[in-house]
Formats: sequence, structure tokens, C-alpha cells
Amino acid sequence: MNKIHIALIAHDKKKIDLIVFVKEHLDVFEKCELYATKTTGKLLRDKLKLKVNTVQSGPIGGDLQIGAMVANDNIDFVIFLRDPLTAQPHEPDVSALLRVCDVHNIPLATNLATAEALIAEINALMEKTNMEDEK
Ligand SMILES: O=C(CO)COP(=O)(O)O
Repeated sequence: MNKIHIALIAHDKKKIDLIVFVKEHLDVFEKCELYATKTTGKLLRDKLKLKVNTVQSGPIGGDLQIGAMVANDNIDFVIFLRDPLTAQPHEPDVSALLRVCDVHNIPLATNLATAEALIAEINALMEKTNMEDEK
């Protein structure tokens, strides 16, 4: 089975939420190929010992790099915990990433409730592929 590719990104005030969320679903994330913006990825590596491919930090182009991966069909799911209460200097890049997910119909969670729903979907997808592999 090909691994599911997931991009994980969190704005600074949401990084702890993301770490806690990923920790709760570590069994799922360990089976996936993970991509993250630099600071988010470093935290995931340091705190959870996960293997994560990183791009630049979000404010200096990382969101756009993840967007390019979405455009190239290299990402299956995006979990991007945005901080809706803090203005981001790189807001155009954030919008570009959200837009390219819509253009390519890539499931995108921008809050924890939707991220939980995506995990259920990812689990179902993994079970289905495992059953097909066993046939
Ligand atoms: O700013 C970000 C997303 O817009 C996240 O970038 P970092 O993971 O490098 O903090």
C-alpha cells in the first residue's frame, strides 16, 4: 500500500493544539508520510519523535511550498490549524494554500473538529486499502 501523504501546519498559538492532536492519533500519523512547515515539523520531531519532511517556515514561503506539493498531487490531506484571531504577515500565502486545496479538491482541516473528522476518514481509507491488499 502507498502511504497517505499528510501536510501538518500550525500557527504559533495553535502549535500546542496540533501536538496534542497528533499525539492522540500517533498510531495513524506514524503510518503516513508527513510534511510540515519548518517550526511545526521540528516540534513534531522533537516532542513526538515522528519522521517529518519539512519545507521552509510558513512566513518565508513554506505555505507556498506545501501549496506547490498540493498542486503537484503529492499531498492527500492537509491539517492546517490557523489562528483566526491574530493577523499574519504572510496572509496572502495562507490564502493561496487554502485556495489551491480547493482547486485540487484536497481535504483540508483548519480546526480541531474538522481534523478529527479527517482522521476518521484516513482510518477508513487505511482499513479499506489493507483489506484490498489482503485479497
Ligand atoms: O506560519 C505558518 C503557517 O502559515 C507555520 O509556519 P511554521 O511551522 O514554520 O511556524
